[in-house]
Amino acid sequence: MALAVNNEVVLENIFTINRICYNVCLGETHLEWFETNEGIFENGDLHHSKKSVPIEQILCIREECKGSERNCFSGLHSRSYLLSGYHSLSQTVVPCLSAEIWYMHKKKADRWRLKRLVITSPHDTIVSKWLHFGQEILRKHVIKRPKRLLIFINPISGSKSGVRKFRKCVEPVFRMANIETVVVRTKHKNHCRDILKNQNLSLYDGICLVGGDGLYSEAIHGLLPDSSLPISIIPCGSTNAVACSICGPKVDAISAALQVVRGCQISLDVSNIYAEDRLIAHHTCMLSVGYFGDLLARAEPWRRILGKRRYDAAGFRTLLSMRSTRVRITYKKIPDVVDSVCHENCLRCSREDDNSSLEERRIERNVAVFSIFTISCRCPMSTTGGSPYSHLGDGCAVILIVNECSRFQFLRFLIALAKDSTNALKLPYVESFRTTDVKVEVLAASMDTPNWNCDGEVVRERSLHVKMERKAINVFANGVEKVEKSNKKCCSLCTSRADDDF
Ligand SMILES: Nc1ncnc2c1ncn2[C@@H]1O[C@H](COP(=O)(O)OP(=O)(O)OP(=O)(O)O)[C@@H](O)[C@H]1O
Repeated sequence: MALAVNNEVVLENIFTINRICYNVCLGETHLEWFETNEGIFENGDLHHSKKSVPIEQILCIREECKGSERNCFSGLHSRSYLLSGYHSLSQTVVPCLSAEIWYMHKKKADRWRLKRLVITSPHDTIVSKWLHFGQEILRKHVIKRPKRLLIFINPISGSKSGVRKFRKCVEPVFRMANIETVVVRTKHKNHCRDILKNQNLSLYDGICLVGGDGLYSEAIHGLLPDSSLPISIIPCGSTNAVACSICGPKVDAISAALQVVRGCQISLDVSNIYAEDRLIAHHTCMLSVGYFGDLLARAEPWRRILGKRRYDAAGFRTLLSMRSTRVRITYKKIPDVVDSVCHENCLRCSREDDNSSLEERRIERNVAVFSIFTISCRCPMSTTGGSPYSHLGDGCAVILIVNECSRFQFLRFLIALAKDSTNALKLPYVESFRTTDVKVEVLAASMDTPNWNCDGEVVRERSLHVKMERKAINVFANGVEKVEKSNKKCCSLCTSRADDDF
């Protein structure tokens, strides 16, 4: 049997799966199985079409939960006998044992699901051997999988479905993968941050957040400046920009939980915000003044009444009363073309660029939006994200400026942003560049102090200094998978392509 490369065989036996006879092989790296009475001869060898699962994608191997008596085939004693074809054998009911193997498989981009493989043998010794050695191999080879997680559930996130989603989709996955959990249901704002600041976290291998971007921001403020504990985000919030930016815009609770089980980690940049040389916050997604700042300030009081819809209502209202903001920006521009997208195994994020001797520049102008993006901020509403060319761990922020424009032009920008933000960046009144360090001073606005949208929290400051901190936080994720674009055209207003994915 030709196995996956380096897949040294540990166990190999004949089992029935759905009443069909299979050769099942557990190796050092993969579990493989193929139908014994199928295969084609090629160059004198018999080749089978095999199914294969990497070991790190197996959650558990355990005794089948149902009763131990089931339909089996009598007389299955030797491998050679089985290979000669079992179809002619009469079926009788004999006591036997089954083991179930739970593994994850990719349904489509960003979406992972659980599958169950039930392997049955009339010999309880074979099944017991598989249960024993299978669990041993999992223990030995799934070293990246966390053993103990501290879980925070925000019961008011998004449509308040955090607790239900956790019980239904996340808890069973962690239980199956033998991950111990300590669950905290947050009782008030900053509850998660305070626990992370004050608890001994050496007992845990990771933090799991069941909520949205606000809960993630709280966790960052609790963990930084010096924690390497990886975070997982189970998307249950209204926007879920962090979860969608690190796992893909279609990620759901079960897929995010399965990413934890896989144990892959990447590092994310965080930017530190200073007001008058005092560190006031870390930001992980978007810091924005102008339209998005005003929108947030208007939406927050409507949270209780409108829930997720508050952003639509506040967005429309803010568009009607739109105003421009005069800003002075001092920044260190990185001399590169802003056109590369961050995907799995990103080269830009693994490169060590020296940005220490960059020339300082200054601009002053009226803007409709001034935003600093640390990550792409993908979400189900904007699958390419507000900043499609932001990288997760390159140490740079992307600045997006929408210069003063008419309401119609701004609406066109918003539509393009939702459909495919790469087209929004091509509009003549939109500018974008990368930086590692930027100072922004709001010179005049109709309100006394401007509203900054800092990861969904309103910050009221006239001038801010933002410095990037490279790869400050580890997360359980693999990066966004690359998906081929379709060629379907959308409407002429947004001049975008009608893709779902980026
Ligand atoms: N028990 C609680 N009661 C009130 N507020 C809470 C509680 N737990 C957390 N919070 C706060 O709720 C805010 C919103 O949480 P979260 O980000 O999880 O949901 P969301 O705003 O619906 O999602 P998103 O940020 O993705 O739009 C956060 O600022 C967090 O600090």
